[in-house]
Amino acid sequence: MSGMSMGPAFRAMRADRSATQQRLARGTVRRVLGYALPHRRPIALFLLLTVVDAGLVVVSPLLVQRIVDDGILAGNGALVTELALAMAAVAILDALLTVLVGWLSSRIGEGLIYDLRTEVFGHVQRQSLAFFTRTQTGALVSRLNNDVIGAQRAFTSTLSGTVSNAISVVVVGIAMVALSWQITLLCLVLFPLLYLSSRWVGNRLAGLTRTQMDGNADLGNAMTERFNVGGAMLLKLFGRREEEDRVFATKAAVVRDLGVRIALIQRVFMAAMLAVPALATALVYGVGGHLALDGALTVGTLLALATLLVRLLGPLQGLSNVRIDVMTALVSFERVFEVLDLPSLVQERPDAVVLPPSAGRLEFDRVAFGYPSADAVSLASLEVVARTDSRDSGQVLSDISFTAAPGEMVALVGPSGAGKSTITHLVARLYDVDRGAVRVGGHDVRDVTLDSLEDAVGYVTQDAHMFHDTIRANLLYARPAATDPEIWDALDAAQVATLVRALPDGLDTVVGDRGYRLSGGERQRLAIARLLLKAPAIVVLDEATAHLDSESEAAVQRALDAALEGRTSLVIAHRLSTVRDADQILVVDGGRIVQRGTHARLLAEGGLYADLYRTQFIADPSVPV
Ligand SMILES: Nc1ncnc2c1ncn2[C@@H]1O[C@H](COP(=O)(O)OP(=O)(O)OP(=O)(O)O)[C@@H](O)[C@H]1O
Repeated sequence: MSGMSMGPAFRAMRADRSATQQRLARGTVRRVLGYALPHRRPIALFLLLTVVDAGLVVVSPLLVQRIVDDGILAGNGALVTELALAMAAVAILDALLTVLVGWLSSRIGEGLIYDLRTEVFGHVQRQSLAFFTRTQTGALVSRLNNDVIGAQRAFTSTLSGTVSNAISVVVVGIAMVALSWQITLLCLVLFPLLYLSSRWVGNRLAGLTRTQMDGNADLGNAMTERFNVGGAMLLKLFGRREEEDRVFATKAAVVRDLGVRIALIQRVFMAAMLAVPALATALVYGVGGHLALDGALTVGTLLALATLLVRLLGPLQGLSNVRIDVMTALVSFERVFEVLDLPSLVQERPDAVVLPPSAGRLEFDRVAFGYPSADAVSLASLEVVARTDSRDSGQVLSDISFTAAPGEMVALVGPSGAGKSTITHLVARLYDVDRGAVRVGGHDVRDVTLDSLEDAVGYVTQDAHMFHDTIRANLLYARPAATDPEIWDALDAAQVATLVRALPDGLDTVVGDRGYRLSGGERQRLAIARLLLKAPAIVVLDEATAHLDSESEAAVQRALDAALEGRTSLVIAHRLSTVRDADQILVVDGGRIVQRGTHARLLAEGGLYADLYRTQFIADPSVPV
């Protein structure tokens, strides 16, 4: 509480001063206060204790005055003991208050982080897929971490700092004027000096720190891009190591040089900060000493004034940065609010109905669709390279109509970029149609609850994603209540039970990003087991194009047969057996269905299907149809 601590002073000095130039949206302050509301009791107690703590600043200097004047110089030993004990009590009380205030401050601060984090996580989770295809994960995670913490830190330190500094300045100021208004006036001359020098250093440091932070972020980006498997592979394949070394070294050198300059400015500033109170003390002793010699001032008063003076400088310094602190806090909050205010393109209607789990009929009714423009789904500040633009992708699908009766298999075929994946995205509302309707079990998908739609529709994609967790946890993700026997049944049907049994940790083997490496075929079969546990009425499947060896391919095929058995399915077909088995094949080209029918009929019809059949489905043209 007393004296001058360099740490916070520097943090404030290095703060980004551009914050003060930012324009805040209306209502930001009121919204921030809304977050403080649930914590109002601890905040009230915190403020009260901070005031008491700040008031204590003047107590020990005043005790010094009395101990010298009335105790030592007056030869009163009993009073000296009494006052010394009082000083000790003040010190202990001060220590206790410091602990209490710190505890309350972290309770409020951590509570605030918790509130903001859980809210942002929940909100981001509910964004449509479009948001995630546009947003850089790194930028998003940093927003979730840094800005939330920035908002909290600025909130609590600004609150305590401003209150305790303001109280300290007032209380110390009053005490000094009461002791000697002449000396207080003299000391005031030094304050503008202090203010101007801290402003100058602050401006220089903030600019340099920002450049250094950008440089560090640049280094971080360069590393994350290159040190993942894909990036590392590219580096190796193109053999650009020396060039990469050189570029990285240049960037690192900029950060190094800035670091040295920042440290130098800080040192100079620290020296000045230590010199100013020393000079002021010299002034107090010089002028005050003469006043004491003349009998206008007691020795105790002189000592008290010198101590008080030192205690005035820290709070004054803190107050000169209040505006920056407050604005930095508000800007951090605004950046978090920006994410919170981004509406999700796919939202549940308030009156949404629950889709029965058995809803197996799938219908596309004159569906038209184009991918939404970037500024509708994302924030420019979360896209590091691509700036959001207002152009949308144009019409990707037009007039798509088909019906799959319960239990039927519909196969989608067509050239690359025709719109097959896009059609599958619309079934579970990963995106919403622009015109027409997608119906599941007779209900427009926009009229049913998202939970029940997700229960009714299951996806198996080519790159089946697994969380970095055990096989059991990954499977339970589909149905948390599944028992072990049910899990083994699903693994059996998906043709992976033998593999999992052979693993040393069985179901508890960790898979996913950095876990046990599953082959493409194994991963897909595990994903099929996950789907079987979920048991949706409709299955959307993107058949693997990657070449699996024939044994693994046969296993995947058997697993798929089990998965599709008795279910409605929409399959992006890459296998001959699939198109042959399909009840209906839709040939998609340029976002339209250009042909439809069974394999035999389409083949007889000729046209695009017959061409695709020759180029995509049979590597060997002699294979009989
Ligand atoms: N997220 C997206 N945002 C904007 N446009 C997209 C997006 N995803 C796909 N597209 C565009 O939509 C069109 C259809 O793509 P889609 O992925 O549906 O084709 P596809 O038939 O599945 O192709 P492939 O067989 O190569 O996977 C393409 O022109 C593609 O560039």
